[in-house]
Amino acid sequence: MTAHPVKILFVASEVESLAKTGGLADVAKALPLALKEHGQDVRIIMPFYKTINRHDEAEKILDLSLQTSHGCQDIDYAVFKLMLEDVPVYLIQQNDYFERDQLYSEGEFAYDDNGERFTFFSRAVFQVAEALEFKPDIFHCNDWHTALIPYLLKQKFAHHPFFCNSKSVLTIHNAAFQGIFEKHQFQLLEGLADGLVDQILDGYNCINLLKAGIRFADKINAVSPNYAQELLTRLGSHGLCDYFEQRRGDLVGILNGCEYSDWDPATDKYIPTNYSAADMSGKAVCRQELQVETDLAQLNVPIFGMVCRLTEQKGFYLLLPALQQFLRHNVQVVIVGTGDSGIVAELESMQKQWPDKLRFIHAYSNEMAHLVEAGADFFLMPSLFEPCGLNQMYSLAYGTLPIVRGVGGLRDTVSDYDEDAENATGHIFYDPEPADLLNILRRALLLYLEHPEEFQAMRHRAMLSRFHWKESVWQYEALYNDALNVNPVQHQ
Ligand SMILES: Nc1ncnc2c1ncn2[C@@H]1O[C@H](COP(=O)(O)OP(=O)(O)O[C@H]2O[C@H](CO)[C@@H](O)[C@H](O)[C@H]2O)[C@@H](O)[C@H]1O
Repeated sequence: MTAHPVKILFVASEVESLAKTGGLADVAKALPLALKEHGQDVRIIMPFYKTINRHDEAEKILDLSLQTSHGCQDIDYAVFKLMLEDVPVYLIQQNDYFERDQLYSEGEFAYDDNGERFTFFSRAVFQVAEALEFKPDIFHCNDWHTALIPYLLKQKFAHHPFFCNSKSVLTIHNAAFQGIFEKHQFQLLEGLADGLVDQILDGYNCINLLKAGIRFADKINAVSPNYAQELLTRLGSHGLCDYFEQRRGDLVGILNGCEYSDWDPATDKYIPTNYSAADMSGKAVCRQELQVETDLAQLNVPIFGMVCRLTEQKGFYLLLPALQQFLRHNVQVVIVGTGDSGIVAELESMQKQWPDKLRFIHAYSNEMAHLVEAGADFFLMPSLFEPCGLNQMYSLAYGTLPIVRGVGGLRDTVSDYDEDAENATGHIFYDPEPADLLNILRRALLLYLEHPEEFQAMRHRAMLSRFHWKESVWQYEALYNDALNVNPVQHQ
């Protein structure tokens, strides 16, 4: 730990146990808690969505108004506070922007003012910090929703007495989502967009928020070392490699941790029976329960599970054709997810074709996510890209061997059977081709059927692998220190 606690304002658009659509939320809870446990003065700030859990526990602490010029009306809002264990969470309540049924989109349609909503949020973050007299050493921003903050810090607050010593870190959880919006959504930037528009413009008349963050953050990190490398390549950077290349010296990869207080089969409260590497008997009960819950026959065949957002990123265009072949084998497959309606339709139709073998649970269900991790034998993550991935870490802990594509953080966390059988914890394929995925699925099946002892040894090894947040915390602390030592005239 550093001599004095670092004051960190952790800015995120979603936080697990309050509002969640994906892995960003898991990290936005676990990392601040781990930093706090390590002695840092960390506070979280996020929007107060209508759907937020623990709504009634939030206590109102401030009424504020964001002064605007350029013909916009001032925007009144309130700040609420609740505690996430011993980390304060500030919630920004502004009904026009956040009193909606979802966080970012309804069905497949993103809210058409998302640029304005998160510009308001980003500006309010500064006002709230000052009103609370919390002078952050570090604004820790996450993904495009909060990527304007490094820009505002450099352009609007560089000489502000309260913020002139603050620095920013931008964590990239998924650079495929960049927050690209037409310029008219940025009136709340009060002309600040105009001066620097070429640096963050994206095509005609649009601003790319993630580019703003990459350009202006003092330090940047991707959520795994391998993804940080991929962001420097044309193939893996989602079109941003020139921007990342310019910041190469300030870009690092820090692997996410796994929150074992939520994801440990020995203590998991969502599963019917707990189990551990030392006593695996409960896994069979979980398996049975998964079959009951999904109405699959109680057969002694391997179960392949998958839980994710239904998006192209997760490799469905490799998986769907591969499954058409793979389901001819004696296996059961359970897929839980919500998202793209095309993928939903294909999964539903495939389920009709394979009613005894495939179950598609079209739901967002934490309970089911835990049951699949505990009840399945293998876990599927054939992602096209995967900045870190959390489910493969959960799967390892539950002895549910991950079958992954060797990209991003999947490559950093899973050891492949064919590369090194003695240290293997799962199966990796590389080429983004259905045939390659089918091949690895069959190899995994073969191992399960013909080498049960080796399968059990691998399962045991997987369960003992650990990705503790405290290791990531040390690296984040080093990154904060580096950011605090950045010369103030750099990157202006
Ligand atoms: N239908 C459903 N029901 C229940 N739970 C569901 C669910 N669909 C998804 N989840 C949960 O959401 C989380 C998904 O996390 P991931 O890291 O795998 O992916 P995501 O792409 O959202 O995150 C992005 O950010 C994270 C965090 O940095 C990176 O690890 C990742 O690579 C990057 O794409 C897991 O906790 C999972 O269980």
